[in-house]
Amino acid sequence: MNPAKRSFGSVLNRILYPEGIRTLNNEELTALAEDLRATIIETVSRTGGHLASSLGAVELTLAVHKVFNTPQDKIIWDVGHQAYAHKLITGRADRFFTLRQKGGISGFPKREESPYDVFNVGHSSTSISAASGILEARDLKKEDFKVVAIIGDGSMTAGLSFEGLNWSGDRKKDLIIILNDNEMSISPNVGALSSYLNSVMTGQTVKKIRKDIKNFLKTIPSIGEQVLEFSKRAEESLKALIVPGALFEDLGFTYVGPLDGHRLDHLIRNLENVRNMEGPVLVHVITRKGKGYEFAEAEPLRFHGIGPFYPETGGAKTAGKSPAAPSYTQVFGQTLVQLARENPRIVAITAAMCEGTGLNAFAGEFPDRFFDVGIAEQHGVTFAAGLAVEGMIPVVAIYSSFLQRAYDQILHDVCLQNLPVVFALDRSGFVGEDGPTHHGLFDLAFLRSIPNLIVMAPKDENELQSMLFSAVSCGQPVAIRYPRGSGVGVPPDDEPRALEIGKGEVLSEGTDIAILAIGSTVYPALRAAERLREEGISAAVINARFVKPLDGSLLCNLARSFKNILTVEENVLMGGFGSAVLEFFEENNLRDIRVKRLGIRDEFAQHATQAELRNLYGIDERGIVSTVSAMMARKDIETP
Ligand SMILES: Cc1ncc(C[n+]2csc(CCOP(=O)(O)OP(=O)(O)O)c2C)c(N)n1
Ligand SMILES: CC(=O)[C@@H](O)[C@H](O)COP(=O)(O)O
Ligand SMILES: [Mg+2]
Repeated sequence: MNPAKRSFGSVLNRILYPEGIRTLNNEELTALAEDLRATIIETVSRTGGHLASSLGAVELTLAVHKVFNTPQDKIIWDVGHQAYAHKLITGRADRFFTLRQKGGISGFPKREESPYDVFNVGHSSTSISAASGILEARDLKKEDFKVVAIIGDGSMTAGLSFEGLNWSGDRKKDLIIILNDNEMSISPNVGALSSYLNSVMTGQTVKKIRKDIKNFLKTIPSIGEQVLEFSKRAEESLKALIVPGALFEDLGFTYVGPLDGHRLDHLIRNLENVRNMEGPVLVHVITRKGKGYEFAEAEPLRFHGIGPFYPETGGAKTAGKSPAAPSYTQVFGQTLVQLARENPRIVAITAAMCEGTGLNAFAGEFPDRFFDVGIAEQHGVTFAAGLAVEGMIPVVAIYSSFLQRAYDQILHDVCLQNLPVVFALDRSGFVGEDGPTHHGLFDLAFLRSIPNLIVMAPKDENELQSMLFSAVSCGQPVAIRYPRGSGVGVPPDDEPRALEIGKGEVLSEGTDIAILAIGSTVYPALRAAERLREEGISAAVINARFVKPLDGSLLCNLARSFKNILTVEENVLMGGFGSAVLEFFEENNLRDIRVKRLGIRDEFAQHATQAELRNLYGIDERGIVSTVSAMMARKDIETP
């Protein structure tokens, strides 16, 4: 990190906290918005991060902090990927250059960081429920402050948001929801709510209702003059009654909008009115994703979450440099297309992460067999169960941490019925800079206890291909977990090869210790074994491949041949792969063995690069070497 003093532009330089904003006039606020955009673009071009959403929310952020008395009034961001301007004006400008880096500030609102961050976020659609709880607590404590939830149109489509609307519309308390509508999720937003919002924005709702009334009147056969006259008048008065946002009005909210989310004066005036309203209010604000940076406006999807780039051109800093190997995501996407060409029963499901999960090629080639359900992981899984009941083979591609949302659906709707649904868990293990909200460190633990479910993790790209091939043909639920980023450089075979379910492989022989690795830890274990050999320690390396079912005969052989066994996984230790091995030994009375487990101890891992985190938790080559060395020296072993 470079701690050099930074200059932010003339207005941002003197505005450290929202109190300062409350003294600014419209012209100064506009200048501040420019300073904020420049700082956000410059910083994210170096650190990477969520650019387009943050640029789109600059004026909204300023307006909210100007009108509401933060931090006494509570602002609750949804997802939090749009909150960079909020961070910059709430005392963190001097640390903003550390965004998403080890020891630096988080990419999402975080209570540990600032009293202005009211609720920790990263996953979508929590804001309305969290705000509702805060409101109830306020009233129980007889305190007096305003509560504002700011949620995007994509996040509004999730079931959790509707649960929050259902609750708060009925409670009739003065919750303010600001719907930041840019017609985009990461990709263009999907679903009926999205169409509805679009029709509100363009005034189509009113036009449609008028057309429906006219069509209805035409269906009445002999309409007398009087009735016609009456109905004309009825239509006029109905027109007056029809407000945009009637859906929200019907749910108990006062609807305000649609407002231009980039006109500061307009936003501020309206929010000042809203501040004094009673009961639940929904303020519909229209913004543009990427606003103010031409490249992000033109390509909001690429600039949603982006790595370092050249600010002058928008080009990625990695452009032209060939990546070490294709990503697991790409291999998954290509393999699925290949398999789907052969098998028309294969269908693919994403929950608003088409590009992120590598399903774009599938969507292009098989549009009828591709389903983007929006940010609706629970619906996506039960929807897959429905498809499977009718003979389809659904492949549900969801990031590991987002699948946590759909636990009951996996268990109750898929596995209890033993349906052949394949879960492709991208971003398992450490994801890096997104941090604790996004690491996929729990899946082995939360999946392995579910009956009927096969759980596997490939050591490389070729094994991912084989696993996917085996999964779509095995006729029962399967979860395959694989990491974010490039593979190790083992290209998939031309023809996929099936794996025997529940069979691991011995990759290198040894006599002193057996290292049992799974998924991303297999190659580090192999490299560690080479280094250990130089130290005179002979370590066997086993690729377990399956966390469930475990390879029982392999484990029995190992227990007979080795006194020392080390398990390594990029997952929490509690209930994970190593736990499964220990349970197996205990159940089979294989007790005369010393087993150590490497993995993530009982804490939330923070944000840093994947390499830094693997090093920190000792699951890389270095950590394995030092743990094995300590075991062989019979020292008390501390995980690095
Ligand atoms: C439960 C969950 N699923 C998926 C995501 C990934 N995700 C992050 S932002 C986003 C799009 C959100 O759209 P919207 O709320 O409209 O915000 P915008 O990006 O348009 O500013 C998605 C799908 C997530 N964070 N949480
Ligand atoms: C905010 C959010 O949840 C997503 O944008 C997420 O950060 C995407 O992660 P990847 O960059 O790994 O696709
Ligand atoms: Mg949006």
